[in-house]
Amino acid sequence: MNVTENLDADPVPELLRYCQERQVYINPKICPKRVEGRGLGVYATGRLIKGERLIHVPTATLFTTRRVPNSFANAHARKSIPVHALLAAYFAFGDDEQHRSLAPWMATWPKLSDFTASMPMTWNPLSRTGVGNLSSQKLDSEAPPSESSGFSPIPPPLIGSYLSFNDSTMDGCGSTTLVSAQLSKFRAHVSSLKPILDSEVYHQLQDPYSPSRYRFIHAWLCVNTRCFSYTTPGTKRPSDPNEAMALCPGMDLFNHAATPSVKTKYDRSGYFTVADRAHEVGEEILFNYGHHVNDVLWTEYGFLLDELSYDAIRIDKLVLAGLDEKQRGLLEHHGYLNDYWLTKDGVCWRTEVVGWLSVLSQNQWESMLEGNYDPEADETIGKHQVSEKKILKRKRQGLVAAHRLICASWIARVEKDARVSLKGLSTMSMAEVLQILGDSDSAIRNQRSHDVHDLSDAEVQEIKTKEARERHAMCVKRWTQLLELGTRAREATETVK
Ligand SMILES: C[S@@+](CC[C@H](N)C(=O)[O-])C[C@H]1O[C@@H](n2cnc3c(N)ncnc32)[C@H](O)[C@@H]1O
Repeated sequence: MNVTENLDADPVPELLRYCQERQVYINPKICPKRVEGRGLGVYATGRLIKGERLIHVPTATLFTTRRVPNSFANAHARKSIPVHALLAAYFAFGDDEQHRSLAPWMATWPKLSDFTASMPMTWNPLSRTGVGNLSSQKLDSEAPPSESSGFSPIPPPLIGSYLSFNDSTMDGCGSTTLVSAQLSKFRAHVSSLKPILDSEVYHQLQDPYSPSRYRFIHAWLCVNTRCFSYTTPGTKRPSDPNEAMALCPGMDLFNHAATPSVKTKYDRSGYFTVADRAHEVGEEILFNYGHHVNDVLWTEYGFLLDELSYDAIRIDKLVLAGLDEKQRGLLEHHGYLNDYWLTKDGVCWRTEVVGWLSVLSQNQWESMLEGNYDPEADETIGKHQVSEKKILKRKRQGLVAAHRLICASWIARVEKDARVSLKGLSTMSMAEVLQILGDSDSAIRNQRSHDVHDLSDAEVQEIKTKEARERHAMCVKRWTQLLELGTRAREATETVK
């Protein structure tokens, strides 16, 4: 992917020329612009009205696997290689001559260093484990020992059990968590490429720190963060949505917001976007990549939204930790096992159901699920049964309070973990930040071997330090959000009383 020769040049004019030559319509009142912390984005340069067409990418300009030449992957190989893997392999290892025509478009893509700074799947594996004794030496002496025994740089929903890092039940990189699922997919994609890659290149891809592996990671993440859902009109939609994918030059410059300002569609003529509301001059025009919570945005796209209104965290293992086999079996039987979420408004209904399981009898709990019993509502009791009514009321209040305490304990755990981790992160020395969040010197040289040769030792140290600091800042940002989420959830739950 030798398209980044002149890294500092503004790639936008060349991209616009590239799009124009390929009949991409771009509304003259919009233009891509680079903004710190967001890369390129698309902004209104004139007032836009609702319904105005902003961009149209003709079908012939979309980049699908049909554009990958047979000389790179024959029909037989294509059948077994996932679309994502094939596109990435072509961008990474395809013929440079063929790539030359794509260069103005590819020059607008992020650099590998943009990904390695922000995407946990590329980070030192140490960052995905809890930091134990290391931090206990650094934390304030006033902190109680149980609070200072360790912390997790990357929050648990991304990397493993929700349970705290120092719990014996922590499952490290469990298979169902976001980063480990992404790494499994990546490894499967690498394996799928054996039939089409030169054996030497394929061999190099097995080495996590080889230049070829980094070249492929770069292309793979470009595809991951820039692809659109697409099925050729008139053909059957594949059962796996990941197989219905196209890249849309020009349209891949829009950034994401939880509440987008455009609508995007495709038909036989291609992919197009219209304004879903008016935009003033200078306003950023925003897509929605899907209803993703921040942990998914971080894992898949390398950024975090500031606004927590649409955020939530998955707390399955935290919620299930205190339950025995029988209780888990009951949850499974009734369709309530897993998928527990915490938002700024408190725990979700599924999580509350688990809380009731520990408080009610099995009969009461099952009646509640059937809608025949509401543990929080008044019982209907005859006029003359006053004392019985009082007893029941007290009992009911006890149950409700016990249930609140259970739900509150899960929220408190998130708050506590966030406090401990933020404290741990804030007291790491630079040497520790480099050890846990930094890459090795050789990894840094190999990451850049396609763009820059002969980095001096000082340059390597500078890059390593900058990158480790950026990673550290992302961890701090996410843990700060989790602390706020936990605090707001607790406050919301307390006011319901
Ligand atoms: C489809 S690209 C959008 C264009 C991209 N900004 C660029 O420079 O090429 C998706 C990437 O844009 C960035 N991005 C999108 N929305 C963002 C946002 N709201 N805040 C920060 N970065 C964002 C992330 O790096 C993401 O992986």
